[in-house]
Amino acid sequence: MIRSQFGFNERDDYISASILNYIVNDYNEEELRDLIKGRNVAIVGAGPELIKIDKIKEDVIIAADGATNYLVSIGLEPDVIVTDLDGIIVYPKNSIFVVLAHGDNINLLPKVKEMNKVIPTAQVLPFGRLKLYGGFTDGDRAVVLARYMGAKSIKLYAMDFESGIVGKFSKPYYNEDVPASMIKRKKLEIARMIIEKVLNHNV
Ligand SMILES: Nc1ncnc2c1ncn2[C@@H]1O[C@H](COP(=O)(O)OP(=O)(O)OP(=O)(O)O)[C@@H](O)[C@H]1O
Ligand SMILES: Nc1nc2c(c(=O)[nH]1)N=C(CO)CN2
Ligand SMILES: [Mg+2]
Repeated sequence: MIRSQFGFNERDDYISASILNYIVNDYNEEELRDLIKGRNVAIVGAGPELIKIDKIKEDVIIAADGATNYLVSIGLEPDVIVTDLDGIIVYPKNSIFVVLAHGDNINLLPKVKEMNKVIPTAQVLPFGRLKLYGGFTDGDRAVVLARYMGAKSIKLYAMDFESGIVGKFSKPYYNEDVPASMIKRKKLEIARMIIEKVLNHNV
């Protein structure tokens, strides 16, 4: 349903998934679970408030894609990075990357070669090494993941579903915050609904 709403091509999602499955090295998902289970988790999005963050007190930091670039620039290395590869331009050595292959990021898949620890995910029925935890955008997939892996608490940073403004760290080619396009607004609305369900309804 989400796929047809946005006109994403299922065949391309499969092609992307197959390539990612083929190019990643093995990484044990249990290490990710050990990191998150029973811990207080911060999830950092790419909203305009991102640049106000100077410290994070939770035990574990999960960054959504482009938010990573800012966090690393102030010396906060995310423990986990959830990405569809269009935001990140830095690849911290110790971070666990939860990478989504989809039909519109096939050209970006070689970025995984820069990453040490990769958990490959897809938005088709998983096969091979691929996982599917649920969710849609990088930010809400991070929330779903944290819940699935048994986080004790989840605190959101720089997640802004009201202003219609996308933070400048969302994409490497932005120099400033930008108004959300129609598509981005739709994506953020879906993200908001998923996060609300996970956090408020205990799913
Ligand atoms: N105001 C906001 N602007 C940008 N991202 C936000 C905002 N509020 C929350 N987020 C979360 O931060 C995440 C990281 O941003 P990023 O722009 O890299 O997203 P994305 O999911 O890859 O979307 P896109 O399809 O635009 O690339 C988003 O997935 C979203 O869930
Ligand atoms: N094919 C395709 N799939 C996606 C896309 C996208 O732009 N194209 N964006 C997503 C979340 O931002 C999630 N899935
Ligand atoms: Mg992204």
